[in-house]
Amino acid sequence: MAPVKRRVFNTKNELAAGLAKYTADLSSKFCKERGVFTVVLSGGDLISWLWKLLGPPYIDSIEWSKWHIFWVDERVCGWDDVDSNYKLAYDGFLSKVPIPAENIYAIDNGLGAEGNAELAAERYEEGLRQKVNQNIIRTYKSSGFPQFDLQLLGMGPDGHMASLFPGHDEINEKVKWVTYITDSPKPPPKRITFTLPVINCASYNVMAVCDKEQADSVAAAFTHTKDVPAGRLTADVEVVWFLDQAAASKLPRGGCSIL
Ligand SMILES: O=C(O)[C@H](O)[C@@H](O)[C@H](O)[C@H](O)COP(=O)(O)O
Repeated sequence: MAPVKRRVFNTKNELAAGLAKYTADLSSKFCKERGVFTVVLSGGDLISWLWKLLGPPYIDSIEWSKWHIFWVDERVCGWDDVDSNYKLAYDGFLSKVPIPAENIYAIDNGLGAEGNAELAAERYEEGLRQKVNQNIIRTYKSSGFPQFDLQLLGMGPDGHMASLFPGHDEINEKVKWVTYITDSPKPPPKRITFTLPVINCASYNVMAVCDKEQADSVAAAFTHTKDVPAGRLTADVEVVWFLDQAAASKLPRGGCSIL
């Protein structure tokens, strides 16, 4: 079982600095070892915490051309919709770094705009399989599941991660790589999402959470005291929770490494 670590920061700026260094170090490791770096983004506040990567020293030192970008979950809508996680990431991050457009794997725009969640999930999974066949994405040991290098995740106040919500059955999916939901408690209702086995096969999983609204679920995730999907997060190499003081305020002391 991969170690689950937590890092607690005094401010969001310090958290953003920690996140940038962690990401840049892994970028350098994977670009050197594999010649590519597969990065999975989520929606929510995460994108706003990536801003330190957009300035020195990272903007000029990261090998952006080797990055390949995927989404752990996406709202079923067109790319220009205000709800789109692709649009959020494009406006706040991807449009400001030189990642080749062909290395960015968004939901199918037409199926998204049509609201076809089932087919959009199938199409996204097909796309992942193509990238496995092209050796862009590795597979995890003998399981055949895709193994991403780094996933950058967020958690909602109810403890959901990706679009795996407490009390919803999608979290029990064991075969598909990508599934869908049409009654998400967090709007909008239609989403596609990586399944738990795919999320947990990643080499490195980062869970970035700020603010006191999330504090109860952060504590529950670490103590497994209630149905919190994020409490089931693991990884191949390590999971690191990046927390601000407010989000960490209800954590029991000890039991986990604090870096
Ligand atoms: O599409 C989404 O809604 C996100 O991918 C979602 O899973 C998000 O990561 C969490 O809800 C945390 O969101 P916040 O950071 O905004 O709390």
